[in-house]
Amino acid sequence: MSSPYIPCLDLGSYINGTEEQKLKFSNDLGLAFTNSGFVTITNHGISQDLIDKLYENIKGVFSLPTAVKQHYEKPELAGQRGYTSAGKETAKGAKTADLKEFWQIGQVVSDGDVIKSEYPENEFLKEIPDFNTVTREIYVQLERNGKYLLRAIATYLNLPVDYFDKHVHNGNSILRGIHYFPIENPDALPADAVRAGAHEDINLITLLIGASADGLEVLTAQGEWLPIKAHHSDLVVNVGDMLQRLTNNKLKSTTHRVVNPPRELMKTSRYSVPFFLHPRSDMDLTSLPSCIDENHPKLFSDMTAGEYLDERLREIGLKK
Ligand SMILES: O=C(O)CCC(=O)C(=O)O
Ligand SMILES: [Fe+2]
Repeated sequence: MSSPYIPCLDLGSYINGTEEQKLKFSNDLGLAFTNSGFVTITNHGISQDLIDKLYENIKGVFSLPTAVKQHYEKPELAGQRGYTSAGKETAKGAKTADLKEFWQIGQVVSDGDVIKSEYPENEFLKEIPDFNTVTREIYVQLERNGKYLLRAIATYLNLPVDYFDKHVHNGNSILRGIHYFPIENPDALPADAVRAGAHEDINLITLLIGASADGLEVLTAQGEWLPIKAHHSDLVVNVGDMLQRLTNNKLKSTTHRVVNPPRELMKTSRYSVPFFLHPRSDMDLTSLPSCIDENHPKLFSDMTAGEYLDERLREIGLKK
């Protein structure tokens, strides 16, 4: 579903389009990122078959016995690889942890790049071998889509089209499979317990795949919560704090949340799979000079992506 606030854009018109179509896509994406910070993306080239396999596998992981899942939970990895159980992640500023468990998959470096030593190995889920290959394939395909979107955004920002390429090559991106578990006894929940508390994403951009289930809402500039309705196979893409910082708030990292279902659906699960596109840790997030002027004074201190990520993981309780 397309609205002027959260438009649906055709990525095929950028990847295979004429110069004119590419420019139109860049402009439409830039305007949406300036207004709501959100778009939906169609024609992303990821097959429905692969998306279906992804969800089958994600469901499989979370139905494993608790003891098996906990074997893959490594506190020293701060939730960045493998399993994270319920009660560990709390939205910045919130008191009660989110009602979710998740599994994270990180970058695989295979071209000899020395950055490999910065990244922990992925946890190999031996109970479901397919899970490892399917999520890796999804990781690669979402990363490819993300790179095109950043090229389009570079053009919108009057930067060289390949501005982000070197920063995101072998970047610290994360694929996160989330299970919002059934709420068996809603009356026993703390009043402020939600599936995902209001938050902004940390990274450059987020690509959410198969986000058709209800629950995701975005906070509009007018202070209203707007449900996001994406067509089953479309991606939901939003700006994260790193891109907002780089552009001195020109592109908006908009607050969003996942609400609890209505009472009659409390005992059902919700699954989702966001891909948090991160740059390499040494990317300088100092706001671009072109985004700073008399009417837009510099808002943020200068930091690298690595320093910023570390600060944020502490704020949400994943890093001690
Ligand atoms: O589950 C969703 O639809 C969104 C999840 C989300 O916003 C996040 O994990 O940052
Ligand atoms: Fe988010």
